[in-house]
Amino acid sequence: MEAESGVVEGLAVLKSDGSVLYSTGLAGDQRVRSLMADKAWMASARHHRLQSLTLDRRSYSVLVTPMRGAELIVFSALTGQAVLEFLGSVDFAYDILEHLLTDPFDAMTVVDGEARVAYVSPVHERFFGLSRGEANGRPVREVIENTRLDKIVATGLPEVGEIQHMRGSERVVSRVPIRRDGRIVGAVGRVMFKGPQQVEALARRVNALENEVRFYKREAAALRTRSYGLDELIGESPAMQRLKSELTKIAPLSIPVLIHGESGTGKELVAHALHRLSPRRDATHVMVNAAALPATLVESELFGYEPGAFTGADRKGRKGKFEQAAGGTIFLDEIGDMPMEVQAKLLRVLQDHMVERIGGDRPYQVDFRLVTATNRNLQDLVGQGQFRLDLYYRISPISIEVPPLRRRIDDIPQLVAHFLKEVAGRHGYPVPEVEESALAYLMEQAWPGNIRQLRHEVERAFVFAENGRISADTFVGHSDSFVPPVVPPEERGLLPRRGESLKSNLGRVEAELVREALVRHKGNKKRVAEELGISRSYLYKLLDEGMRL
Ligand SMILES: Nc1ncnc2c1ncn2[C@@H]1O[C@H](COP(=O)(O)OP(=O)(O)OP(=O)(O)O)[C@@H](O)[C@H]1O
Repeated sequence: MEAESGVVEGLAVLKSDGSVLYSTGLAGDQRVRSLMADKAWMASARHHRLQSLTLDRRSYSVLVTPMRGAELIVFSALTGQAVLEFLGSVDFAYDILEHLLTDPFDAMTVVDGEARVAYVSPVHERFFGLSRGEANGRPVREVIENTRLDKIVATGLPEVGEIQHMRGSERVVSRVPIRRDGRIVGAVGRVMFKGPQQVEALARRVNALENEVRFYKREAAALRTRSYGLDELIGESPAMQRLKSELTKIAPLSIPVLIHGESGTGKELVAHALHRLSPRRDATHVMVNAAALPATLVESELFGYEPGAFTGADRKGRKGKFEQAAGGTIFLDEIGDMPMEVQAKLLRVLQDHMVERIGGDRPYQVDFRLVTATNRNLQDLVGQGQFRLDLYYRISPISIEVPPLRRRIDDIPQLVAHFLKEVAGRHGYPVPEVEESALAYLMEQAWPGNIRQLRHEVERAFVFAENGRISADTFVGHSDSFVPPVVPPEERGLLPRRGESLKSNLGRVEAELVREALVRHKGNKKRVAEELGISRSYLYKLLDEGMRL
């Protein structure tokens, strides 16, 4: 019959000269006695302290423990293959077990099958203010707050990497049931004390990721029912107000609209707003990047194809973009970059709204509203023979100009607040505070990349914000994408304003010039004073007087 693992099968006490003082059980076996008399075997056993021994095809662990003036040798039955291998392969198996039990960063609690404490590692005892062995034999629920080891024993289900609140701090714990011959004999709980900062950092990261997932889920939900109305178009500057009022008037009509504006000004948002404000808002808004359409694919993309129209085609056939936009809006972005052959094909559809699938036998009517956008000057392209005049007329009965950011710098504070809120929300951080100096600095820039560039700069500043504050330095120090301001003087408020007193006009111009110089010299007041030909004390006086810089 197989012995039960761990059961003591023999004991021996050796005197310091190696002679046997007492032996019982397996230790009395003649073969074992001769092993104990063998100096080399005993030296190895002493060295390992814990090692395996096979006798009559049964395995035992041999533990050698020094006593005063003698040695105790304990022989226990060993059935676990993994433990045998471990003892057989590792010279310092004993030291590993010792380490596991005393590791100050990885504490352990063992409970028996009744969820009573069998063992608490020393570091854990200290953590709970227990004296050595004090908890042994007590129900674990009485000893450790929020423990779930009793549940593990009851259910046999492990819980790995859970957060447990203990004595005022959060710890990462793992709890696993221990089985023998399929029966649950207890459970082990382990607590990671290692680098609480690392664990906290990990927890923060997980938290931030969860927030991010939540944000994207909200975004995705919002995208499905996206209002993309005027609310998404941030800005109340006169230029934006004009644009919004135009959109409200144009949106309800089914007439084609051409949106013109520099890159990054928000043309796509404007196109969405047109759709959402129109009676077509519940049908699809289909977006097509006209520049990316190769002439070879354009027909199948735009007009679709019938089943089996060509080799490699989807067996069921496919709807083209115009068909997908039926009842809704089709938005052709970058129309100025559309190849000439594609322009010809597009023109045919726009003439009568008739679409014919590849492989189809008759064209049919599709109801769509056409919105196009470009950052190029189409009239120039027509002049150069790169854009068809007839197509230009078709797409531009109404054209809207989206103003560049430099013509609406008063929108910058609102845009900055909007982007910061968005990026902070995405990462689960509080929204940083923006100092006046930062806004003033941003309002000085030329913004060739328009709102897209502003958005990137704000996201970058969010990363470099110090103590939750964003100052002009945050941008100056961390960005190389700013170009010197080219904003004309009349747009910077350098020109006199009628109806304003001489003093106030002079004050404003003075403030503008100082502000510009401060930005140019990255806040170096000595250079600013030199350049403007004023004393440093006068510069400080201006700054002290609270000039809006
Ligand atoms: N008024 C606005 N309010 C809030 N965000 C805006 C606004 N205008 C533009 N944006 C943002 O700026 C970025 C660029 O906008 P969009 O892609 O619409 O520009 P675009 O004019 O279509 O650029 P391109 O010509 O390069 O395609 C987007 O992230 C958009 O959300």
